[in-house]
Formats: sequence, structure tokens, C-alpha cells
Amino acid sequence: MIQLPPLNTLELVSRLRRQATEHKGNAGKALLIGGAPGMAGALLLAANACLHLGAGWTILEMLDPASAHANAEQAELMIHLASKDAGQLIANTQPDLIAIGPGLGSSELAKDYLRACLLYPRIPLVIDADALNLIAQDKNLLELLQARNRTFHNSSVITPHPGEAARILQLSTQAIQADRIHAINELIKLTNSIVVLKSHHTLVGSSNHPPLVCQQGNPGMGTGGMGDVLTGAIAAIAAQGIEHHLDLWEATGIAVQLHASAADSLVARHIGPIGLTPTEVILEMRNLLNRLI
Ligand SMILES: NC(=O)C1=CN([C@@H]2O[C@H](COP(=O)(O)OP(=O)(O)OC[C@H]3O[C@@H](n4cnc5c(N)ncnc54)[C@H](OP(=O)(O)O)[C@@H]3O)[C@@H](O)[C@H]2O)[C@@H](O)CC1
Ligand SMILES: Nc1ncnc2c1ncn2[C@@H]1O[C@H](COP(=O)(O)OP(=O)(O)O)[C@@H](O)[C@H]1O
Repeated sequence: MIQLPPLNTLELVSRLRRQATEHKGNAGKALLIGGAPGMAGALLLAANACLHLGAGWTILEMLDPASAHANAEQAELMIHLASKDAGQLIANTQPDLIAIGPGLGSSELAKDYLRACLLYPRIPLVIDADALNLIAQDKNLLELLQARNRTFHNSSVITPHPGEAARILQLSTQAIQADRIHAINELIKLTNSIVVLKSHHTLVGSSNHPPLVCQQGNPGMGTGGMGDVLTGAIAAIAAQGIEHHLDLWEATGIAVQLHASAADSLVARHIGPIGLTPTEVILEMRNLLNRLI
């Protein structure tokens, strides 16, 4: 067991309670970017989490042309084909929050979108999966992330699993797992970001907040797409947090704990650990959130 104070954020969920007159504009416009060919599902999972956890609008920039169309099973999602001129597209969308990475791939278009996100000022930015791999490979992208966080403090969160953390720090996955507290502190120092170092006992920390450990979660969460769901959950809670007085640090902590607690609650009812799906975790997170507000 990692000796760190526990993440204990769920009492903050009550700030998401809605006043009678609130409308979608109060719940935030989230722009999610990723879903290259073969990995459209990653972006859809993040988007479904974002929708079911309450974002006002969930807009997708999908890199896979074959998947960039209205989804009849989830018609609420606004799915665009990611086109050239990423900067202009983001400026036209005027998002309240951006999440980039699930299934993003490593194409030139993927890099253009990541660069445009890192240059887009001020708003909360969630960086996951292949977006982290691109930052690990390209010093210019890392410098853009560092500069963004120097100018807009605590405006970005990165959510590496141990493999992605290893690529960013140029270590092995085993080295990350052997000293996770050292790894998260190095990630914070290098990127100036809020950091979620995932896996059993996820750690959350930033330059202002010494790392905390999430004591919830279980091995049923080891299914492809589970991290994409976390990205969408952080996006939804941070997007609502803009008008509901939750900063990106608080929204991230809530999402991490809600995600792991939802998986535990399903396993307690024998829905997993074996065969637990990210989609079931999304619906259980919604259930838990509405019970807590
Ligand atoms: N439906 C879809 O479209 C889906 C699409 N997806 C998309 O696929 C893309 C590639 O992402 P990915 O995470 O699958 O592969 P990758 O970055 O090579 O990492 C794997 C390696 O990392 C490590 N590792 C990970 N967790 C660990 C842990 N807890 N504890 C310890 N080690 C751990 C482990 O490394 P090893 O131990 O082997 O060194 C493992 O082999 C990405 O864009 C994603 O969004 C997925 O989201 C799935 C659903
Ligand atoms: N054994 C475990 N105990 C607790 N949480 C786990 C365990 N295995 C995986 N998880 C959680 O599941 C999620 C997996 O994320 P990730 O590896 O990014 O998935 P993907 O890339 O397939 O979407 C993370 O939130 C991680 O903390």
C-alpha cells in the first residue's frame, strides 16, 4: 500500500447540484478530439462518459472519416470529421474545455490538433493516451505544454497509465511502477501539469498539491477503454465546474474517485470483475453522482 494521504473529494460533488433555472450553457461545452481509424471507439467512450456525466454539449472531432457521422445509438453527440486547420476549427467551436488523446494516433493531423490545443489559451485541457505519446516523442510539444501551464497555471491535466508515463520520462514501465511517488513527482516537475498516474491505486498530484492516492478501484478495470471513460468524466465534471465553482484540480479528483468507486460498486454486485465494461462504469458513475449531489 502506498503511504500517501487518500483522495477524498466526493463531498465536493454537491457543488454540481443544478439550480432550477440552469440550462446547457451552464453545464459547459466540451470538445473531445481523437478517434483515428481503428480507434474511433476510444473517442466514443470518452464522449459517452462526458455526456452521461452532465456536460452541456459534447462535441467530437473524429479523425476517422468512416466514423465521423451521427451516431444513431447516441444521437446527442455532435460528431464532426476532423479537418485541416485545427486552430481555426477550435476557435470557431469556442469550447469551454478540450480533451484530446483517446485513439488520437500519431498522424500529422493528430499532431496539428495537439499543437492547436496546446496553443489555445486559458481553458481546461485534458491530455490522455496518444496525445501523451506524441508529447513524449516531440520536445516542441512538451515545451508548448510547459509554456501553457506557466501562463495559465493548473489549466492542464495529463492522465498517463504507467506505459505512457514511462514514455514521457524515458524509463521502463517497471521503473515507473517500482516507485510511483517518484514518477508522479517527476511528471509534475517536467510538465507543470496536474498529473493523474493511473493503475492500481491511482495517484493525483500537481505543483500545488502533494500527491494523493485513490484507495478505490479494482482489477476489473483492466479493460481497454476504461481510461478513455476517465478522460470523458474529467471533461464533463470540469466543464460543469466552470460555473459550479470546481477548479480543474477538484474536478479531476472527483472524476478519478467516482470512476474507481463506480467500478467497485459494480463488482460488489457481481457485475465484474470479470467482464466489467467501460460502458457499465459510465452508467454507474452517473448513478453515483446523482446520489451524491
Ligand atoms: N475501443 C478503442 O478504440 C480503444 C482504443 N484505445 C486507444 O489505443 C491507443 C493505445 O493505447 P493502449 O493503452 O491500448 O496501448 P499502449 O499505450 O501501448 O499501453 C499499453 C502498455 O502500457 C503499460 N500499461 C498500461 N497500463 C498499465 C498498468 N495499469 N500497469 C502496468 N503497465 C501498464 C503496459 O506496458 P508493458 O508492461 O507492456 O511495458 C502495456 O503493455 C490509445 O490511443 C488508446 O486511446 C484504448 O483506449 C483501448 C480502447
Ligand atoms: N488493477 C487495477 N486496480 C485499480 N484500477 C485499475 C486497475 N487496472 C486498471 N485500472 C484503472 O483503469 C483505467 C485504465 O486506463 P487506461 O490504461 O488508460 O485504459 P485505456 O487506454 O484502455 O482506456 C485507469 O483509470 C486505471 O487506474
